[in-house]
Amino acid sequence: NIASRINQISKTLQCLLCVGLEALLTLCLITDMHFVPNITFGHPMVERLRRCIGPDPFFDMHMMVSRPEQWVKPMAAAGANQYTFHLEATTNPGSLIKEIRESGMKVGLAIKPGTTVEELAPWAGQIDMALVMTVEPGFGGQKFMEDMMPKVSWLRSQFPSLDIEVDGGVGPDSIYRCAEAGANMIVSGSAVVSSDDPRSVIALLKNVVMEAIQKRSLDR
Ligand SMILES: O=C(CO)[C@H](O)[C@H](O)COP(=O)(O)O
Repeated sequence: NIASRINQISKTLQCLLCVGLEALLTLCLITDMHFVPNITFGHPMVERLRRCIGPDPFFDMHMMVSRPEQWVKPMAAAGANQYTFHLEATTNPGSLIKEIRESGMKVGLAIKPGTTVEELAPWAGQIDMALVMTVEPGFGGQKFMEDMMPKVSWLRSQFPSLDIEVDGGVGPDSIYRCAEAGANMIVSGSAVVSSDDPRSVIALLKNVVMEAIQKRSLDR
């Protein structure tokens, strides 16, 4: 219901503001009740967040929406730094990538669990970040899908310098698998927000990822 949704959003925002300095970026989860059965907020809220948090934090928009083309310019104007759209939501990824770049934002490309990594691969040379969903998009608090890790490992082996993000059920229990597979960008909702000590959870997630990155560069 609306009251619990507002409460959840406000708790998340408070947490974002409190731990903003520890997190590497601020992720806005944008849903539309069409591409996924949930609704969060749009570019007017992003603009207010930008005004409230200031110019520095990197804002990545995870656009879990149908017709992602329609929000590129409004999101750029609202202060977004990166626009991450779903491969499943567009018929013309190439022109959308171009439009995002021309709007001055970085490009992220996300795939749902049912989409193969081979479908993403043709675009990997043109994007800044590949997002491998480790839950069905739409809701926080779901169980981490470990069987998505081969996608991450394959992407890492093919595109060593690509940013690879995982999103869904990522926390202290699953971070080791993500980092070992090659993810270097982590989305963690419930594990951070529900902790009594969000800073230490973020620090742990960051450390595990940094150590895996260092190990990979030594192994090369
Ligand atoms: O956007 C999502 C689902 O669409 C994320 O999975 C979610 O917000 C991250 O939360 P959690 O860590 O609780 O899975």
